[in-house]
Amino acid sequence: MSERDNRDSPVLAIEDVTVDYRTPDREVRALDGASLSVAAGDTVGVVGESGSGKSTLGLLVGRLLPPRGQRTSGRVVVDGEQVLDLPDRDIARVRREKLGFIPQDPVGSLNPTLRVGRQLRLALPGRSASKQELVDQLERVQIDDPQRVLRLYPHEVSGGMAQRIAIAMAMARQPRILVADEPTAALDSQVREEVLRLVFGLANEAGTTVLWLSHDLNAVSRWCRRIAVMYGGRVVEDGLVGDVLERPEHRYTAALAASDPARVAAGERLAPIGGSPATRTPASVGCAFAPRCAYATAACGDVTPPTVEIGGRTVLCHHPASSDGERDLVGAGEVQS
Ligand SMILES: Nc1ncnc2c1ncn2[C@@H]1O[C@H](COP(=O)(O)OP(=O)(O)OP(=O)(O)O)[C@@H](O)[C@H]1O
Repeated sequence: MSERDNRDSPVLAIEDVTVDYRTPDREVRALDGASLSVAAGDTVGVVGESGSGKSTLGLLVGRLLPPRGQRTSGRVVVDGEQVLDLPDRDIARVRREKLGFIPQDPVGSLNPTLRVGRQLRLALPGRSASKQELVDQLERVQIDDPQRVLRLYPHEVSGGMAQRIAIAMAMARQPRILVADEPTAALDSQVREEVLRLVFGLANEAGTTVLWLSHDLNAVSRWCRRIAVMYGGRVVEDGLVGDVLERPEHRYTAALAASDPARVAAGERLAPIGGSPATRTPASVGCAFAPRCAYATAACGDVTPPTVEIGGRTVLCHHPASSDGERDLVGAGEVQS
């Protein structure tokens, strides 16, 4: 499927969404005109430093923002339904029938008072699954001795096993879209690899679209077809993972790739990103990365970069890499400088 098709028939469309978190002492603009369009069955890694808005974006897909988080503009369309404007009854149905979530903290996401078998049964359609169906679900996520595990309480299972149970629950109804929020961060490298193989394997079998929110560029480059790089509450670059990481257009993408130990060749110097990640407020203007960007000009601090299309990807930057003569500009739209 071409990138053009992607935008024409998305199963998920996040369109120019703004979300503010209001606390008594401050107001944070967590999403600042974020847009992302994802085709059915695609796998998209959403990356960016802490605070860039990844979790907020993932929560928004299921309209699961905490009470202090308010969307002030934009829309989110899941499989043809505008989730931010649906009545409560319908959003519950969309979550149940179309969405699956794998949380950051699998143990914390399980109900401590219910045995694993009971929780799994509640996650399945009809809620009257047979014991054998429950066993099958645990075998699909490669849990040994599933009969025994069904009788356990969450505090009796390890972190790795809780993660597999959470995956089984999220995939039980073969959702249209799976949102996984950094589900492997707390796992050691071998278990992490097993979990990645499991999630992407199950999603592929079910035709489920994956939104993989992550700090792990290496995992994203191996398991996702596309990458969406977030900074300051916006998707600043979005395209095929190999293209974006090998030939970044946005200066932030380039900095992120150069600061990732797994992507720097042996003997090459790691280049940490100078300065601190941006925290936006409703009063913020211009490009959020400008204060840390070696290429920034006065316009960058004042004017929000327009979305330009460069070689099949979208980029929000006044001075993308291909505009400085390093490479030819392929299919670019208007690039301001
Ligand atoms: N419940 C909340 N209350 C107040 N501010 C919040 C809340 N959740 C997130 N924020 C703020 O919104 C911004 C975006 O946070 P978000 O968690 O979406 O980013 P993230 O990229 O997922 O970060 P991480 O990788 O650390 O999970 C940050 O400035 C964060 O401090």
